[in-house]
Amino acid sequence: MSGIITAQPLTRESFAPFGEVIDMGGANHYPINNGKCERYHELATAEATGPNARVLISMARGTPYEFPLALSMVERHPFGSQAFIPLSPRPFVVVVCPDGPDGPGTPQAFLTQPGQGINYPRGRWHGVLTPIGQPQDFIIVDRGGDGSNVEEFYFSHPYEIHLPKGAGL
Ligand SMILES: NC(=O)N[C@@H](O)C(=O)O
Ligand code: NI
Repeated sequence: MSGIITAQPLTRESFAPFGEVIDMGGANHYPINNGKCERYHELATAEATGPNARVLISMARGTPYEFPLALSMVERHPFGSQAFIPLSPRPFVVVVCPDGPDGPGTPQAFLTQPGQGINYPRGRWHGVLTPIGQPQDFIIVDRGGDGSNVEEFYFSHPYEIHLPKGAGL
């Protein structure tokens, strides 16, 4: 199976079957530090399982991709979640797959709003980090520990990921 997939706007609701959106909009927030700071609480949950598991905070400098993008591989992390939080207010493309009978199902692509991040729960099939048009830096929150924490799946025929019309990126 392959085909053309157009990225849809990322919203908490549309992404809910696949993971969490890290975004102040619509979040539970409350003042801290005597009102000098507003905390946007529990936007996502980091999971780290398996031997010597721990939650890691890393950074990544992502190289941009040209679109339409040929999606030939998705990956997942059986021992932990993985969050990508952009450090610049530019959209990026998020690709996820539901679980299928023999591996990932049909991919779904999302275009983030500027500044939105995402958190893939443990075992969620996802594409590589996909900035658009220029390099983009991210914070990564994911799992460290013993054992191999990545599984890759190669599609027999690549999907073609398109940006929505008028994405203007
Ligand atoms: N794109 C993506 O998920 N990459 C990470 O799994 C990683 O740190 O390799
Ligand atoms: Ni990953």
